[in-house]
Amino acid sequence: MIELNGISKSFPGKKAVQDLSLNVPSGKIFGFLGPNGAGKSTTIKMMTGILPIDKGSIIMNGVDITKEPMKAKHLFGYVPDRSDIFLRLKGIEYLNFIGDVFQVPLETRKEKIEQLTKSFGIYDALNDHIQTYSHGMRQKIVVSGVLLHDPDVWILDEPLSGLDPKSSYTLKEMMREHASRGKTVFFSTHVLEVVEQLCDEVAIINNGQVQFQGNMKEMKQQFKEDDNLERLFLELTQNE
Ligand SMILES: Nc1ncnc2c1ncn2[C@@H]1O[C@H](COP(=O)(O)OP(=O)(O)OP(=O)(O)O)[C@@H](O)[C@H]1O
Repeated sequence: MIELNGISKSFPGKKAVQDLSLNVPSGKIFGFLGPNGAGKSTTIKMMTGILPIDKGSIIMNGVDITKEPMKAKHLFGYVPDRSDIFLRLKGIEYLNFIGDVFQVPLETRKEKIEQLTKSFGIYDALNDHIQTYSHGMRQKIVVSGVLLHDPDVWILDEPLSGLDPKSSYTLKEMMREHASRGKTVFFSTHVLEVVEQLCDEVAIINNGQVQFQGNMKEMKQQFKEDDNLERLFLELTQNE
């Protein structure tokens, strides 16, 4: 479970996130929906400790991420929107590095790496450098790294963009499975259709502020009743 309590972040000349509060329950897939530039990545970067929070607090499974950053970092796994990391490592070296950092026992590690990378179709590329991987393959190796250490909380920034349909299906199934075990799955997207397919709960963000939080049925009802949300709905569906 994640609580965002009135968080704000400004860049010179730009208020990217303004007094944003959210309650992300465990056991559900939570979609964070908003058009380009709405403030999704900035919020996620604050949740993961990449950007300091200007104001407010974030509590993850009871841990304040600013006060106890190391403890919080053991709780979550993060898939960034651009998976251009550790390009000089081979896929297998990256996964072993993650396994070492999060102390995944050697006996289970080998088996898990094989199972995960086979399900994403990148097993045969594990001995190649990440530099030679396509965007989708880079995304898959980062997702495999997150799943390898099996954190309680998953935070994924636009996780499905760049994935082929089969891998996209596999990842969605994994997200469902994780939530059904009572864990937390939080992901961002600017595609309304993805939210409709996948989410139990959704928050809509625009101009750095939450416009709506509720379940899918409530969201559809609100779109009909609220002119501002209806305009946003049109903007979001144009992205599909
Ligand atoms: N480092 C930065 N310096 C200045 N402005 C920034 C910085 N990062 C983000 N912004 C601005 O803050 C606003 C929110 O950006 P953010 O990347 O959080 O949006 P987003 O919802 O993730 O968009 P997208 O779907 O395009 O990734 C945008 O106006 C963006 O230009």
